[in-house]
Amino acid sequence: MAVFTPLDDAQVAGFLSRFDVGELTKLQGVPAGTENSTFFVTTDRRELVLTLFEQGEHEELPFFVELLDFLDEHRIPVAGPIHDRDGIALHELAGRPALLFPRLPGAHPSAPDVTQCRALGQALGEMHRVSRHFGGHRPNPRDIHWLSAMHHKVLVYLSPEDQALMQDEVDAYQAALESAEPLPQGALHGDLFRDNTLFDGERLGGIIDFYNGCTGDLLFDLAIVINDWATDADGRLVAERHDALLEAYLAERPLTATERELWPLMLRLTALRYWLSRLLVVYVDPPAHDLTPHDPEQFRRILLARLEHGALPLPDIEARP
Ligand SMILES: Nc1ncnc2c1ncn2[C@@H]1O[C@H](COP(=O)(O)OP(=O)(O)OP(=O)(O)O)[C@@H](O)[C@H]1O
Ligand SMILES: N[C@@H](CCO)C(=O)O
Repeated sequence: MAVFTPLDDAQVAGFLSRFDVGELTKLQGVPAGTENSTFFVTTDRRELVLTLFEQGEHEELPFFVELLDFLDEHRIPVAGPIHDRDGIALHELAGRPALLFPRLPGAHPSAPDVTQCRALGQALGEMHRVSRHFGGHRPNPRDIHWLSAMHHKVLVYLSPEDQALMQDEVDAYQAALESAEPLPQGALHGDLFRDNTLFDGERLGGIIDFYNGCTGDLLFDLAIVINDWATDADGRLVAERHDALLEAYLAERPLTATERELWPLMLRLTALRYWLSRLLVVYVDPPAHDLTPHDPEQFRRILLARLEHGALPLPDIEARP
């Protein structure tokens, strides 16, 4: 379930009256999602989504609004927050911070085809191209510093082989990143899994759930995407999806020589990032609500597959003029 704070029609109708969006005709709680309360809201004019923020650092919400406004203004396919008649997007409802969004069309692609991968690659490439000029600042909370600080907390729950694997990997990332040229920076989605996109057939309806959004290495975001969108059940890369996504991405934003060099390492680092975050949820910091945690093993398998088989060759693509 993902309605942790129930709302009635009168509360929502009152909330909507500040916005120029029409009158409430239907309110429906959304069962998906794990972190926030989400509602589909229908008015006599349009379809909307209302999100109540249940957890996380609420002081970071203005950053997410600023980032989404910036991406929306640059025509990146995201659900940009709706501002009220006074220009304010972030409000409070039922004692929780609240944002209103347009409802995007489509469904999450569980098995994306190459056309969908191409569409996502192009959107992410465009997003990274423009997001290099985003003025906001929120250091990536899941970068190598977080890995180094947090991996100790789960070692006790792992086999001796897995302890060595995790420790050796963190050491390898640290050594490689310390000696490398700085990587291109910009705003990242930070968690761009398939279930954070909506596809209307082959058309990308949009990207949602920017609450891991931050600023940092663009390559980190791209590696998260490839590990989720182009990996089979054994953790191995699927060449067709990998190539389609990367060809479209690289046409928008070519990688630097340092990014190309660090690409295999970044695929491993982001696999370990999810292995660790999922282990932390299972063993160290279980969610307040009764939810089934994501399986850490899936990302251990991806990490092992990247170590065994390396990365696939990056497509040799010229950027768009
Ligand atoms: N703008 C939108 N348009 C259409 N559907 C949306 C929109 N925003 C959210 N949803 C739907 O609501 C669900 C929950 O939203 P969201 O992913 O933001 O929740 P969450 O609690 O942060 O979950 P999680 O972090 O587990 O993905 C999504 O899976 C999607 O189905
Ligand atoms: N995408 C995350 C969960 C939401 O942060 C995971 O698969 O572990």
